[in-house]
Amino acid sequence: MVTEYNYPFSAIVGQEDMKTALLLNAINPKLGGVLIRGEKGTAKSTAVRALASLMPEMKVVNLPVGVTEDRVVGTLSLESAIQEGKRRFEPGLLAEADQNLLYIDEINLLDDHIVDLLLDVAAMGVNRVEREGISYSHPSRFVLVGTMNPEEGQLRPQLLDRFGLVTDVKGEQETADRVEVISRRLDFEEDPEPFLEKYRKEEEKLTARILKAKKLFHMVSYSKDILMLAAQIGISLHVDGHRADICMVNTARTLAAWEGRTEVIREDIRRAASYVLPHRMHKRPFSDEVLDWEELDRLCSGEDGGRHEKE
Ligand SMILES: Nc1ncnc2c1ncn2[C@@H]1O[C@H](COP(=O)(O)OP(=O)(O)OP(=O)(O)O)[C@@H](O)[C@H]1O
Repeated sequence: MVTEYNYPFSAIVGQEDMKTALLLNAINPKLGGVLIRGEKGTAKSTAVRALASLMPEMKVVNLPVGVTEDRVVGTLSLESAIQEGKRRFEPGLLAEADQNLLYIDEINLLDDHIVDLLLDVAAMGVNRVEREGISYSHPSRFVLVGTMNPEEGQLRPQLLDRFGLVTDVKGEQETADRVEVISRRLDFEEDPEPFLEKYRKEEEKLTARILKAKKLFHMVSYSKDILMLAAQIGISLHVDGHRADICMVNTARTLAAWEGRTEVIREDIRRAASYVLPHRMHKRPFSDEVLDWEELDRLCSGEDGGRHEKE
């Protein structure tokens, strides 16, 4: 049997935003997944596989483009319901994905209807299959990771809004960093075992930190001031609806747990906003969604002086 080795998470050079977005979802799968947008060959799938290796008993379930709805949700057999008075359920990928990582490469090429369905299940944590008056449901709690190259087509805004976090990746532009990417990868391919051994301690530390943050998350509190900050950001940056505000606070709580704190601070909200807002900005005609970073920084630094509260 050929052993398959996974490149270690801690050996990925740079790409800190992508790594953090993935870690936050591993700590708190209820954040609603992460959409990684960017060019080819930037360690997206490497990071996804590496994240699963960090988590005890987690595996990557791949959802291929062109998959049918039945294969995703599973099938309910009516014949046995009638003949034997029983329902028979053939599990699909959503059953396999429970407690695992559901990975969809090129999610923008997937049928909209399937994406919609996946985001529903991701938010509910339950897959419910109904057929002619009979139904079956099972838990389906997974970390949803979609990747896409925006040059090959966009996701509909309605679907984008339901993705918890977004992160944009680009290839490294410093020579030294690119050299590091090449040399680490070649070392890994040449002889994986010593390479994995070199990173073993760092990987163990990461796993322990994720597990600790998972427990700590439930103890993280937030003040009224933090809720007001999230609301002010939503108003000032013209964010559609309230989903982003809620996700911003939840992401900030997860960040606080990741940093080992039990209270959300304004900086957590600023960092959370950088993942939660870019894909939810109100789109103006003929322009791409843009996040007003200056305004975000100003609000988070408190320079606003509570202007919105007084208005
Ligand atoms: N920052 C990085 N650190 C370490 N290795 C990297 C980095 N960026 C790219 N690589 C290496 O480049 C190769 C391509 O990475 P990977 O297959 O993860 O890309 P991808 O972003 O999933 O691309 P695609 O969109 O084409 O599937 C791998 O061998 C990976 O190890």
